Amino acid sequence: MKVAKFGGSSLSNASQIKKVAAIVQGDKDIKTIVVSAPGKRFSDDVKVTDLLIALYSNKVAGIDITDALEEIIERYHSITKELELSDELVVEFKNILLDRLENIKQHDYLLDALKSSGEDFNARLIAAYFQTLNVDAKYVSPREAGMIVTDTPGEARLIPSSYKNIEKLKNYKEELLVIPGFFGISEDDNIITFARGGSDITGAIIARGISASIYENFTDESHIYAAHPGIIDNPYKIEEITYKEMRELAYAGFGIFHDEALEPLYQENIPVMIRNTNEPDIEGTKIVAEREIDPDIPVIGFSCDEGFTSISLHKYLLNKEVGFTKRILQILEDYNISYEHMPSGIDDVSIIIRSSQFTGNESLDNIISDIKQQIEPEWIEIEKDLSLLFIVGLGMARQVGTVKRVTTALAEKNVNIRMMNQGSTEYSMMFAIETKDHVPAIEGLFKEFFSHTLT
Ligand SMILES: Nc1ncnc2c1ncn2[C@@H]1O[C@H](COP(=O)(O)OP(=O)(O)O)[C@@H](O)[C@H]1O
Ligand SMILES: N[C@@H](CC(=O)OP(=O)(O)O)C(=O)O
Repeated sequence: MKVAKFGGSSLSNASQIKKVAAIVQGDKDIKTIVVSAPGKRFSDDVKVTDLLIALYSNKVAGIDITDALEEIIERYHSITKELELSDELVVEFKNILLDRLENIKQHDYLLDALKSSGEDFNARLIAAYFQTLNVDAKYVSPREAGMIVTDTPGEARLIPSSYKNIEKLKNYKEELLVIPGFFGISEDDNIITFARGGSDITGAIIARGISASIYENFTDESHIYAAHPGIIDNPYKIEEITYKEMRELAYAGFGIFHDEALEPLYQENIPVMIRNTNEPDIEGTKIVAEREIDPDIPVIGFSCDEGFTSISLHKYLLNKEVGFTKRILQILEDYNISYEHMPSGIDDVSIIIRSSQFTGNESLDNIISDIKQQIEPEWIEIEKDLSLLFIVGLGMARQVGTVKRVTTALAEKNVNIRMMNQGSTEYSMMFAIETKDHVPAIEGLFKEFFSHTLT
């Protein structure tokens, strides 16, 4: 029994939805599908999720919402028209949006309820389309599926007891279940979305809940590549990658699969296939618990994510100060800020934080002044515009010379390494670099580690 998730790029218009229907009808093992909201139809297009966010912004700013609402309804209408579905569907969608806009008073709950509508409407529409193809399809809402999540808008986490509810989906007699991705329901009955890209998370949760034999994630690429295809033309195609390697790469920019989606799958050892809706005959990349390592390919991929700030401080005899780290972390906690990494030396420590957590400059300035007051460092330095570069591969473990190859490749591209970190497992290295060096760093590394694979 498979669970298949179709991303926004696979459902952006009626002709994409027809391809999805052909894939599902051609594979009798697919009994449950999880769907995203319509994505971009062309490169400058806007995803429906972003249109819904714009609708929310207009509403809270007191700007007239007529055009923003019509644009969303028109996206669905163009799909229902081409699929020859009833106009009543879009009338219902509009009424749901108007009802939410009118009745949900708290801003963060309104934003999540609107965002969730993108996948919710698409699931209703797709179930209706399958019925016209004589497939006994049923739309199942996350509420009906029992997907209970934390009451944390935009950052839902599944309450683990939900798996007992989700398991009951196995008892449904319909040929096909169609479930909207991206959101669950909190115990207080609010609609709460996962982080952006979170339909992958729903798919993974459903796959685990019904003990699927495989989770197929359909997108617009046939493989996971060793480097972002926007930077390297025709990069090396990964055939198999482990959950651990993918976790590291997805954390830092391999947007093809959400890092939070790996956890439910690896717990139950459910393999993931990354597949392309536009090239369904290609098998794609498999994410698994273990793989064979090719000694010629010690590194499986490089990813780099922008938007980090570091706070570095120096104090003589720092290593002797009991409770030092605790005090810094307490200051961050006071501002509700989480940190990503904390590379350190004998007398200095750096704290790397996602810059998006600072609201304006205010909280950063306040944090710095608290650190100066409470920790009394000899100097403190703030660096904005940092990127984190990850070099990942199980083949690096116990291999002499990989760091030399990495640092030489970066030096040849004139990339200054600001900080570095390697875990004891040796399958992942992290370097903090300046954001301007993101592209040259990936180019240099790709040349060093993969040029022998290009024929
Ligand atoms: N290493 C990588 N290999 C393949 N695709 C990648 C990689 N890193 C980022 N991507 C991007 O991920 C995109 C697919 O993810 P996403 O836009 O979320 O798709 P969907 O809308 O189908 O969920 C691809 O179009 C590609 O640009
Ligand atoms: N539609 C949501 C969730 C999602 O997973 O979308 P996609 O499958 O297009 O990445 C978003 O844009 O964040």
